Amino acid sequence: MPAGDTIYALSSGGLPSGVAVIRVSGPAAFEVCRRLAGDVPAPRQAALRSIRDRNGELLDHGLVLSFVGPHSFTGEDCIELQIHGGRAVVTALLKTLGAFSGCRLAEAGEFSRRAFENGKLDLVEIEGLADLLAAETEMQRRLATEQSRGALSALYMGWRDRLLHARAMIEAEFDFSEEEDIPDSVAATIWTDMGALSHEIKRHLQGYARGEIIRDGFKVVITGPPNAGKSSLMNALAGRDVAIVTEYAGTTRDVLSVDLDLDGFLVKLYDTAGIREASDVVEQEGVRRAAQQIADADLVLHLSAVGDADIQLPSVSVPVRKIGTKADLAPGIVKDYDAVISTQADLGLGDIKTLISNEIKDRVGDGAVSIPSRLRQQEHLSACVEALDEALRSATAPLEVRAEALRRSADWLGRLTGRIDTEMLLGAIFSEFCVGK
Ligand SMILES: Nc1nc2c(c(=O)[nH]1)N(C=O)[C@@H](CNc1ccc(C(=O)N[C@@H](CCC(=O)O)C(=O)O)cc1)CN2
Ligand SMILES: Nc1nc2c(ncn2[C@@H]2O[C@H](COP(=O)(O)OP(=O)(O)OP(=O)(O)O)[C@@H](O)[C@H]2O)c(=O)[nH]1
Ligand SMILES: [Mg+2]
Repeated sequence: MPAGDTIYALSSGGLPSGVAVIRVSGPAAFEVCRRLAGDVPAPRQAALRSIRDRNGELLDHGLVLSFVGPHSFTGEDCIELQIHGGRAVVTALLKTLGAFSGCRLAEAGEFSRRAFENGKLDLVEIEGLADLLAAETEMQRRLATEQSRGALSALYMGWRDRLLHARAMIEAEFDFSEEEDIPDSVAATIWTDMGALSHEIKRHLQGYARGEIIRDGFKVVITGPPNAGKSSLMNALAGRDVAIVTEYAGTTRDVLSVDLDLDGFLVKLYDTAGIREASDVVEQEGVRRAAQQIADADLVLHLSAVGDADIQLPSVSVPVRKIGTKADLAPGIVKDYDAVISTQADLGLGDIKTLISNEIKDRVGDGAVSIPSRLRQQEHLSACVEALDEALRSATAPLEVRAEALRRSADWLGRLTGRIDTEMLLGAIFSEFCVGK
């Protein structure tokens, strides 16, 4: 699709709505505005206009905004038409826009892509923006806001500057080495700083585990013998009937999942088949799937009815909490449970939420969100630090070799923010967006 096109889209989402925002970006945006609204209102000031189709027929009354490139979201001339959000109103306007030559509907993510191509946003900011649009919990919102506002980008560009500066100094050293006028102490200072940088990046990388939990959710798997009340707990926490509950042991066979918002954190809760030696092939498969879920859980809640004899905890490397269920049937029984509940009598559900929430906070902390949250970011940062450590380790190698490793290290940060050779990444990143963003 030619970049010279003027693109337009409904940017405000589902219809009908009170107001619909249609964005137009590109070289023809102002001409289109003049034809539709009679003039181009003063930049960045909302003006009420009659919006007419190409035959002068009134389409709607709406607010019109203009942004003069490069001072716009995309960096191009932009127009916003804020009209009534009825389906027919929007359809009529989109149809009118499509009839202008050089004007076409935007592809998914194309406004953001243009913002990137015009240097308004870098790739980490754009990933943050995609996450911001997808954010459903408060912590996801905070993480994404930080990224989309350039906090991480500034950090990465600062690191890149330090690497490039160090490399320049090293290269100066080998250029002048015959004259021996670069004192050893300068080189020593540089390698000390590079050592500190390596530590800084590694510490930052440790944040990825937290970023991943915030962005992708904290995975809690409910396990326990058949009939322990697993599905009942799942339903109680979800606040609706997600799973079938019966008095028959072996009711749940497939893994079921719901998303919860606990104190602003996304929790992915999984209900599984009760683990036992089953003869039924369907149940056997359910048990196998349960084991699979447990293997990549962040936390396991192991349920058994209070008063039940031995509790066989799954032997796994993830933390397991023992939950006694059906407390209404055997009041007063205390084993070393981490929590005791009754879904029937509405007991202890708050304790379960607190237990999960505390576990998350232990791992994530409450505050700092200047952390990487995507695998792409983690991988680029790892590659960056790997090259840096190579430069640090090879103390006896020729300086050219060490300078080259610093350059490679800096390049990984450049790729991370998209300042260099990124073409192949673009499709993957922008395809996540919806049309109109
Ligand atoms: N109506 C409306 N609301 C919106 C947006 C929009 O496009 N339209 N946004 C779309 O995502 C977000 C706001 N993001 C924006 C980012 C940059 C610019 C902009 O005009 N930037 C210029 C001028 C900056 C300035 O004056 O401070 C620039 O960067 O040069 C506008 C909106 C959320 N709200
Ligand atoms: N008295 C009492 N009964 C409960 C409680 N929670 C669940 N039950 C009952 O226990 C039975 C089994 O509940 P489920 O939630 O289906 O148990 P499950 O662990 O999912 O069972 P499977 O899917 O078969 O492994 C049902 O008859 C529930 O009504 C409780 O707190 N008190
Ligand atoms: Mg069940």
